[in-house]
Amino acid sequence: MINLKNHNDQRSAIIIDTISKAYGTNKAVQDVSLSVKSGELFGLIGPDGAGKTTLFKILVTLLRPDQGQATVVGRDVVQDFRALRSLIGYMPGRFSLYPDLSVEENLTFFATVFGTTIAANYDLIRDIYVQLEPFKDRRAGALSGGMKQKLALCCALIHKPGVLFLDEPTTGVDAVSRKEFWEMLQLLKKRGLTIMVSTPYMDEAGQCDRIALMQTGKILAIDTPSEVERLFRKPLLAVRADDTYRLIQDLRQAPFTETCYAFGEYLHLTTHDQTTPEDVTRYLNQRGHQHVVMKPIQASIEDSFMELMQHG
Ligand SMILES: Nc1ncnc2c1ncn2[C@@H]1O[C@H](COP(=O)(O)OP(=O)(O)OP(=O)(O)O)[C@@H](O)[C@H]1O
Repeated sequence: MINLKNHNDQRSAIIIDTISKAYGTNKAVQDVSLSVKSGELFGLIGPDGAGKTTLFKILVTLLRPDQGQATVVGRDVVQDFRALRSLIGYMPGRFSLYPDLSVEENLTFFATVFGTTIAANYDLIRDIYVQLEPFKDRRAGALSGGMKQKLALCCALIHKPGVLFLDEPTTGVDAVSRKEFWEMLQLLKKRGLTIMVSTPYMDEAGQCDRIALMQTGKILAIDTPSEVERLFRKPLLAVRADDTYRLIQDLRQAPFTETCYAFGEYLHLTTHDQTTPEDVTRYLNQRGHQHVVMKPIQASIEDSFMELMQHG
């Protein structure tokens, strides 16, 4: 548990201490504690309904926690909510722009709300805004998904916040725009911003300095992406054959199988200690599987996540 009084670390931009929030009987966030260092790119990784949005709303002062405390840049999210709002940037998961206003009008609007101008803070958004400038007169509602996301990021940055909260910024965005978005985040990190970003995509977790894996309101692990991968300690096999459906059924019924999950075109398999790859091959040959490919692999963050979800 993080005790705020003993955790007065200047280098922590975000400190969350045993925060809980329920909607009726639904415990959306349960006893979450973590801290994010100044200048860190921190990822909150978890499936739909894990509680990511609820935690973000608490941190950006839109929702009061039932229990616990949290500070962002040293300000309490409940007591100091007014002061805090101008120190942070927030890009909500759902569309946060005014669809009938143009690109430029949206940006001007957000700048005005914070008592500033586009010109005053242009240097921070320049790299992103140059890509939008050719469309500055277009209605925001008529932009592509990737462009909307860039505009929303500019709007969240226009008042030069020290900490940026991005709730699932890449959900529903094409692969190229997702890649470009993460490049933009790396640039912003280089400029010293602290960034907390949530995503359901495990492949994006590797871009973060540290990640927290979250499920049903609880944090399962907090560490660097490579340390989270190392939490998975068992040998792992990737297996493929012509008939994937029958392969998964047969492997899940096999006496040697511990876990078997589909990961793209391969199944990821862990077995009981005494089992060799030859035992698996023999078993699959006996069941008539064709073109079996099997190879030992390194566990990914997703493998660790599945393992933690099962065994805690
Ligand atoms: N306003 C609300 N009223 C009731 N239940 C809610 C409300 N908002 C969220 N929940 C529930 O709280 C849990 C956590 O939801 P939350 O939106 O925080 O998760 P999430 O990880 O952001 O997932 P998603 O990507 O689906 O938003 C879910 O079970 C959700 O159904």
